[in-house]
Amino acid sequence: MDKQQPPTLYDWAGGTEAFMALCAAFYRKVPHDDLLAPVFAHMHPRHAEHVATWLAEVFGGPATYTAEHGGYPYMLSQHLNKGITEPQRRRWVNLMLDAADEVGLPGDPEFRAAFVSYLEWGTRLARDNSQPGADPPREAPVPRWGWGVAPPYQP
Ligand code: HEM
Repeated sequence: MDKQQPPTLYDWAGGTEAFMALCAAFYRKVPHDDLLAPVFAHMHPRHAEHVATWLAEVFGGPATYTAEHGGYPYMLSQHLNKGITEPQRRRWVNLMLDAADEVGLPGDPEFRAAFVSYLEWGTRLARDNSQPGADPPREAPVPRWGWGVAPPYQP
């Protein structure tokens, strides 16, 4: 491992394939979930793939969501006025973590800390932006998440 440059979270996780597996597992659970099933009842047939593409970009992979799926403005538009509740947000995080375990995303403390911090940040924004009357910025870059304060330890 390059001492100056730890791998991206995307590479550490296993690349696009890993995020596709994660989202496939998550959206397999959704129809059986009392709080989330109604929220996603009319989702786009390729929604899981699109969210995987978003996550791959956030965690340091190719900027494919920006290039091919409308980037931040489209993601934001999909949450506006959805009225996501705190219990729904929390369930979303719980299911994503269950899915991460199920598909074998890395379980080391550093990766999971960074992963969870993005999920907490992103879901709280999604919840807030989804409230009626919310007026978030319509244009912003897709965030690029890193290891934060605890990158992989390199003696
Ligand atoms: C880190 C948190 C989140 C991320 C990264 C995320 C990501 C995305 C993306 C990228 C889209 C657009 C998909 C597309 O291009 O087709 C989307 C749509 C959507 N999201 Fe989220 N989301 C998050 C949190 C949530 C939460 C907490 C909820 C509700 C509990 C939610 C509900 C939805 C719904 C209902 C749609 C529209 C689905 C459709 O009609 O196709 N999201 N999300």
